[in-house]
Amino acid sequence: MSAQAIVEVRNITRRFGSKTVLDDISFEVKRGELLGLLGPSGSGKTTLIKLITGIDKADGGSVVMLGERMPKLTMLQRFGYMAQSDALYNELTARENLTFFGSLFGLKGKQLATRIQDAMNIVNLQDDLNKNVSAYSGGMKRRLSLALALLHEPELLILDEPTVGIDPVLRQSIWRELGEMRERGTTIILTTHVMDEAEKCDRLGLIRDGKLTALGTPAEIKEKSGTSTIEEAFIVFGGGVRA
Ligand SMILES: Nc1ncnc2c1ncn2[C@@H]1O[C@H](COP(=O)(O)OP(=O)(O)OP(=O)(O)O)[C@@H](O)[C@H]1O
Repeated sequence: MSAQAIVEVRNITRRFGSKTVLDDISFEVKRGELLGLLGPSGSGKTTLIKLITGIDKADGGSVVMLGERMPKLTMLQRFGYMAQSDALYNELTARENLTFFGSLFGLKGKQLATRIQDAMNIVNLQDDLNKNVSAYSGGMKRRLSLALALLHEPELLILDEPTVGIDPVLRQSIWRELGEMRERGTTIILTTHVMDEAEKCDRLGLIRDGKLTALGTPAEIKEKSGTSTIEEAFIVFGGGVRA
């Protein structure tokens, strides 16, 4: 692994039955980098994210995160993960959810209280801390899930479609915050379907039918495809319309 690599994905293959969902995927993510994974629905992005986090195990190849071969339970404290479906306790308040997950990350007392405030400010839910999650809208639940992923200020953030169902104004402020975290050295891997978000990534990985069809900066990808927008490049590299 090169000195700066935070995540190293090597020849990853994943099959479900006779279907090969990820086919020999390799790439590295460097410290402080924001890597976007882009691909049509069903192309394998979530499967890849799950393999990186160690939630799922590959049939071939390896993932090394922060120098450790995944999956490894103790790594859970080292990264923040926001899944595509929200893993929240609906019958608890947002504060209770944050307190529970915070304690799993080893946060307590004043530090935990400060982190809860900070994370909820970022997602603009500071006035809804004491509401039951069952009373949250879909977008609010996405935002709370993001707050949970940020809570312990991890050095690596892995976000599966973090801005789905979030309105444009808040989406912009979340992206501003992601940018600031990256400036502070946080490494971010995320999936997106939104082209203007793809443009904001340092590098993009384009996935089609389980294969990494292109990897590079947005400018490099546009140049290689001979197009002027990521949307057009996405189609050149075998993108499709979202189902
Ligand atoms: N546990 C599973 N068992 C069987 N097939 C699966 C399983 N998980 C994923 N798949 C299949 O793997 C393929 C890739 O799914 P995945 O969720 O990774 O796609 P995606 O790119 O994240 O899609 P989307 O953008 O719609 O979230 C799909 O064909 C899906 O049906």
